[in-house]
Amino acid sequence: MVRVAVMGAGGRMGKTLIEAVHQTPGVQLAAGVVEPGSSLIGVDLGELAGLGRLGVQAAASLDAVKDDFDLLIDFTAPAVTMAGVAFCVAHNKAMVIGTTGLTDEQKAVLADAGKQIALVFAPNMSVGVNLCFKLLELAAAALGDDYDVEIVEAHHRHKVDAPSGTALGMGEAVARALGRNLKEVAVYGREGQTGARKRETIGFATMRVGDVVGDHTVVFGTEGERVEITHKASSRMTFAKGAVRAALWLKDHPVGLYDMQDVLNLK
Ligand SMILES: NC(=O)C1=CN([C@@H]2O[C@H](COP(=O)(O)OP(=O)(O)OC[C@H]3O[C@@H](n4cnc5c(N)ncnc54)[C@H](OP(=O)(O)O)[C@@H]3O)[C@@H](O)[C@H]2O)C=CC1
Ligand SMILES: O=C(O)C1=N[C@H](C(=O)O)C[C@H](O)C1
Repeated sequence: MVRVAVMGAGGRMGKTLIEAVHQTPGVQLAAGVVEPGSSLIGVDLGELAGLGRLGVQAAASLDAVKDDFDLLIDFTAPAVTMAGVAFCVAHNKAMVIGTTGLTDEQKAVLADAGKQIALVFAPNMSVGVNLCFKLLELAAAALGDDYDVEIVEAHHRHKVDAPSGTALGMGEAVARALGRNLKEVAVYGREGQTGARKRETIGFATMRVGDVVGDHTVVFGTEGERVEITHKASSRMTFAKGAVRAALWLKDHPVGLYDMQDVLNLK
C-alpha cells in the first residue's frame, strides 16, 4: 500500500486527486496539505472533496504529517513544488509532480533530486495527451520541414501560466523530431507588422476562457493540406488518475527522474 499525501489539497486538482486516491486500490489517502493560514486547516479531506467524511484532516505543513506518508502528489505552483521537493529529498519520500510553469533552473533541481529520490514529473498526466506526444513525433518526422507548425491551447480563466506546460511539451516533441531547438524557434503570439512566417518557427497561441479543462491542437500545414492533432480534456479526473497511476508505478522503480512516457511505456 502506498501512503499518499496530496499537496494543495484545496485546489482544483487537489480535490480531484483526493477523489482519485480514495477510489484506487493500492493507494491510501494518508495526508493532505493546504496553505499555511488557510481556513481549510483541520477540515476533513473527504468533506473538502465532496466525498463525505474520510477521517483524514487537512494539515498546515508537510512537517506536520511527515511520518504519515510515503509519496507526495503535488499539483500546486512552482515555489510550493520546489519546497516540496526539498522536503521529499530530506525525508526520503517519492514524488509525483504535475505543476507547470517551472523555470529551467527549477527543472535542473528536479534532475538533481532524481539522484536521491524517485520522481515522476510531467506537464500532463492524461493517457491521451501522452499518446499525442508520441503521435506528434511521428507526424513531425513524416511531414518534415515543408509543413508549418502552430500550437493552439485553451484553458479556464483561472490558469496562471502560458503557454500551458502541455503546449510547451508538444512544441518540444515536434522540435526534437525536426532537429530544432524550441528555444530558438518558438514564437509566442503575433501582433502588428510581423512579416511573413519564417519556415522553421513553431508558433503558440493561448486562449483563457470560462471553465475549459484543457484543449490542445497542433497544426501541421503546407500548400494544399493541413494535419491537426487535437486533445480535449473534459474532466480533471483524467489527470488525477494518471498521477495515481504514476504513484503506483514508482513503487516498483528505483530513484530517478521519470515522466509519464516512462510510466505508460511509450518511450
Ligand atoms: N500535469 C498535469 O496533468 C496537470 C497539471 N496542472 C497544473 O497543476 C497546478 C495546479 O493547478 P490547479 O489545481 O488548477 O490550481 P489551484 O490554484 O486550484 O490549486 C493550487 C493549490 O495550491 C495551494 N497552495 C498554494 N500555496 C500552498 C502552500 N504553501 N502549501 C499548500 N498548498 C498551497 C493553493 O491554495 P490557495 O488557493 O489557498 O492559494 C491551491 O489550493 C498548475 O500548475 C497546473 O498547470 C493542472 C492540471 C493537470
Ligand atoms: O492548469 C491547468 O488546468 C492545466 N494545466 C496543465 C498544463 O499547463 O499543461 C495541464 C492541463 O492542460 C490542465
